[in-house]
Parts: sequence; structure tokens; C-alpha cells
Amino acid sequence: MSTHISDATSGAHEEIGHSEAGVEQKHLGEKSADWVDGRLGVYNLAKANLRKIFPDHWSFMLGEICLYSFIIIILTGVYLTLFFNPSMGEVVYHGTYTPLQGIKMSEAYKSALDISFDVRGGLLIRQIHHWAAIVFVAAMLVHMMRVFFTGAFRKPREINWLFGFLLLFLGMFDGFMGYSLPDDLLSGTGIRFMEGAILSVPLVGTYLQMFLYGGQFPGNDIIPRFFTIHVLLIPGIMLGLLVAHLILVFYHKHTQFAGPGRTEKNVVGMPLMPVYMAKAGGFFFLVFGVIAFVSAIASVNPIWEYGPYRPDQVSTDAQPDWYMGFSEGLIRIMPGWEIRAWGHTLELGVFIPLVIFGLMFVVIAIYPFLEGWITGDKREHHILDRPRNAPVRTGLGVAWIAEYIILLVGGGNDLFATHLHLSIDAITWACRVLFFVGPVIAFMVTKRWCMGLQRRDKDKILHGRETGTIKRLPHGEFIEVHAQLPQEELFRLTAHEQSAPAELPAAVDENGVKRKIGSITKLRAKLSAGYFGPQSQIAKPTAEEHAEITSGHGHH
Ligand code: HEM
Ligand code: HEM
Repeated sequence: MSTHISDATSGAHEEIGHSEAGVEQKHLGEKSADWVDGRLGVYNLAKANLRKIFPDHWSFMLGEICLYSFIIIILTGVYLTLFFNPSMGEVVYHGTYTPLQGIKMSEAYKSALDISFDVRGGLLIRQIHHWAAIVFVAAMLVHMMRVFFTGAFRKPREINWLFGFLLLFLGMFDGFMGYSLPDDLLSGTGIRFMEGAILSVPLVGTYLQMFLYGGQFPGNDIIPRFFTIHVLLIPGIMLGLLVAHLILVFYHKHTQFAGPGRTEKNVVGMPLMPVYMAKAGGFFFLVFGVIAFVSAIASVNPIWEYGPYRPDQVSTDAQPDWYMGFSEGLIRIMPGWEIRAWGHTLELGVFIPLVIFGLMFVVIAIYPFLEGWITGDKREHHILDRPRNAPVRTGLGVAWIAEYIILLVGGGNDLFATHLHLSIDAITWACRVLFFVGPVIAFMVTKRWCMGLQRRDKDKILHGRETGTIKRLPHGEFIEVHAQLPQEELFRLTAHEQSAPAELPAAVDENGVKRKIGSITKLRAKLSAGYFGPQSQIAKPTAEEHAEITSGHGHH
């Protein structure tokens, strides 16, 4: 306790402060902790959170990979800003890389070359930044799939799904802006692609383009503008969203898979401190190590090979980073339709893909709300679904992935053509057809597969697991011995709920008057029947069925 307070408040000092003697006996660590607690109240915070229980499952580490790769991106990004010069001013190159000696280029490109060849550790840091971005988006997509396929987005986590969705969306865009920064031929091709998409927007396209690029393409402003957006605006928003995302994970508590002792009202697992702190700390270094190792041995974006951007040149094998490839696919497989009227051109060949691009994101964002509406389920869910027990959702997820992959192939149609010696037109046409048919097939196959797995579960519950042991009965018949499942397994396989589809209100009301049923209500009932009807769930065996089969006669 500071002495001057005690002097000023003489009598009160005993009651508010600790005694001087008490302070002396404390360790330095304890004293500092007291000091911090006095100002920030950390004891209560720590007591409430450090022993918080988290359930364990390998798939819950995917969110962590997102977090760690994001941290790596920020660390390496800050180093890059020390040397990167986001200017489109022209200079002549006289650096270490001889093939480009004497070539005119932008200061941005020159500084990116300098980072690669002259700055100590520069190339490795650039590579780590780029590889971490690739891993980051991949981890986000897989984490999202985990959340999607297990139904972890259901009430109360819909808002956290939205936060996550925004992180994915912003992360992809920030990656796009990042690889636009070095101003090499590939960057410029990407920026040109984006200009085309903006220009295709009816009515406001040209204004938007002028506003963003500060004049005709490419102008002098786009790189400095992208730079501010890339290093400050988007990462700043993402950091805020990320903190909110993690606070909500804490607040809602983590979901868990069904198992004995696990209910909708508890969480079974290990405490954050020390178990998860140690695991997470170690895992961070593992992720960092793997990304650094890959960056050290696998070249990504060798900008010196492409040369500086010149609007009159187009990079022949321009390929965006994998996560943006689907937008390229949308454009490449779309026929070049356009409508000319009253002196204006409506570029449908670009505008329609742009709209579909937006829709693919919107579908992700609203899915939890859509499913909530269809199923009419207003309860909280903390126990995860096994994907097979939600065949429609699982089918939709796989259909989305199939569409994404088809578009990715469409986006690399030139590479597939040259590497597989196929005609580029054949690939484009195959992608056009598959764009419509592929997701439907994926949906149907997945749904049937899920139903098959549900049937298999039912079979296992009633008849046990096949042991592979063949027994010959006295009268000569051969049978395979089935082993009863352990109780935990029986619990796990039967823990899921099976809801009934929402029913339409009776056709006549209580007064015998014909009720008007709106088409939306009808649609909802149909969709609900799709989710919960007999084509989507195999009825779980009842306890009686189980008892009857497993009791008495030598079941097999
Ligand atoms: C910067 C990107 C992201 C980071 C760092 C991040 C981090 C995390 C972490 C650490 C968890 C808890 C552990 C786990 O379940 O994996 C989590 C849970 C969750 N995340 Fe993310 N996430 C990100 C992006 C996303 C995306 C793209 C979505 C979905 C669109 C999403 C939706 C969720 C949901 C709904 C939960 C709660 C899951 C549960 O309790 O089972 N997150 N996130
Ligand atoms: C989600 C966040 C981010 C993603 C996905 C991302 C991604 C990228 C990518 C793919 C590149 C191209 C690298 C290359 O040349 O091969 C890049 C460049 C760059 N990034 Fe980031 N970045 C992110 C955040 C940041 C942050 C927070 C900073 C700075 C504080 C930063 C600074 C830079 C700089 C200076 C460059 C240009 C240097 C160069 O290309 O060599 N980035 N970024």
C-alpha cells in the first residue's frame, strides 16, 4: 500500500489497505498479481475462466489452426510493411536480380523484389506470409465444414456462425488484395479481372470503377489503396470479429459429441488451465513450424518470374490463389452473353457470374437461419449431430463442396487441358453441365449414403457387431457370431433425436370454416418433411425391440 495514501487518510488506512507487514511476506509474483488485480480485477476473471471445461475432439483443433495462422500472418505482415513500398511510381530496376536489370517497373514491384533478394530473411517471411494465408483460408473452410456437418451452428450459435462467415469472407478478400500488392504481372491480371467484374454491374459499374481506381485502369492509386485496406482496414475488422467470435465460444460453451454423462446442460472435458493452455501453446508452434517448413522448401508466387505488370500484357497462366479459383471458374464457364441496347452494353457473361459469386456466399451466411425456419426448432443445441443423422443437411453441404470443386476445375481449364492433354472446350462444356447436375448428384449420393449408415447403425444396435467368427451349429448350419455393443456405444448410436416433420394446420378450423394455407406455409411443411420424413431418417430401434431381439433365443 503506498505510504502517501495512508498519510493522507491516516485513520482509514488500516481498513482499505493490506498491512505493510503482510506485503513484505509476499513473493514478488504474488505482489505483482495483487497489483494487477487491484487495477484490472484479474482474480475474478481468472477464477471464472481459467478452469473452464472444454470437450476434447480432434476436429475442435481446426478453429485453433485458423487462429494460429492468422497470428502468423500478422507477425510476418508487419515485417513486410517495414520494407514494402506501396507506390505505383515508376523506377528503373538496378537490384541484385540480373534478368530484370534496367527494366522499368513500379516502386511496389521493386520493393517486393528487394524483399525477395536483398532484405535479410525477406524471401522466407514473404513465403511464410503467403503460405500462412493459404493455410488460413483452407483451415477456415474446413473449420466451417466441421461446424456445418455437425450442426454446431444451431441455436444459440447462429450469430457466431455469422461472425465466422464474415471472417472467411474478409480473409478471402484480404488474400486477394495481398497478392495484388507486389504489382507483378499476375497481380495486375487479378486487378484487371476485378475491374471487369465491377464494370459489368449495371448502372453504377463505371462509377464504382472510377471511385475505386481513381480514374482509368490501372491509374496510380489502386496499389496504395489496396495497401491500406490490406494491412489496416480488413485485418482491423477481422481482429475485432475474431475476439467477438472467441468470446462467444466461451460464453456459449463449446459443443460436444453425444456420450454417456454428456447432456445438453453440461460440458464434459478438461480444464483450460493447465491442459488446454499447454496443448494450445504447443499446437501454435507446431502450426508455425509446419508453415515455416513448407515456406522454406516450396516456392509460392515467384514474382520475379512474371515480371512487372504492364496493362498491354496478360499473364498466360495467371491463376489466383486456390480459394479465389472458383470465381475465375464462374467467369470461364459462362458463355460470353451480352445485351446491347440504347447505347449501353449489359455484360451478362460477367455480371451473371458476379451475382452467382455473391449468392454462393449468401447461402453460407443464412443457412443456420434457413434451417431454423424450416425445422421450426427453437431449442438450444449443445450436443452435436453425427452427419449421417442429418442426411439432408449433409447432402446440401456436399453439394456445395461439389459445386466449388467443379468451379475450381473450370477456373483452371487451361491447366487441365495442357496437363491432361484434353480439349479446353470439352472441359469447359463438362463444367457447364456439371455446374447444374454435379451438386444434384452429390446431394443424392450423400443422402443415400447417410441413410445406409443409419441402417447400419440400427443393425449394429439390434444384432451387434460382426465378429468374423463363424460357428457351425449341430445341424450343420454356419452362422457368424455377432458381439453385443458395449453400453457406451449403444448410447452414442441412439442419443440423437428424431423429430417429426412440421404438419400443415388442419384444412378446416374449429368452426368448420375452410382455412387458407399460404404457399410459404406449404413450402415450409414440404421442406420440413424433406428434413425429417421417412426418406431422411431410419427410425431408431426402441428399447423394447432391442430387449426382444437380444433376450432369449441365441441371437446372431
Ligand atoms: C479467423 C477465423 C476463425 C477463427 C480463428 C475461429 C476460431 C474458432 C475456435 C478456436 C473455436 C473453438 C474451437 C473449435 O470448435 O474449433 C471456434 C468455434 C466456432 N466457430 Fe470459428 N473460427 C474462425 C472462423 C469461423 C468460420 C469461417 C465459421 C463458420 C462460418 C466459424 C464458426 C464457428 C462456430 C459456430 C463455432 C462454435 C462451435 C462449437 O461450439 O461447436 N468460425 N472458432
Ligand atoms: C487475413 C489477413 C491477411 C492475408 C490473407 C494476407 C495475404 C497476403 C498475400 C497472399 C500477399 C501476397 C504475398 C506475396 O507477395 O506472395 C500479401 C502481401 C502483403 N501483406 Fe498480407 N495478408 C494479410 C494480412 C496482412 C497484415 C495484417 C499485414 C501487415 C500488418 C500485411 C502486409 C502485407 C504486405 C506489406 C504485403 C506485400 C509484400 C509482398 O507481397 O511481398 N498483410 N498478403
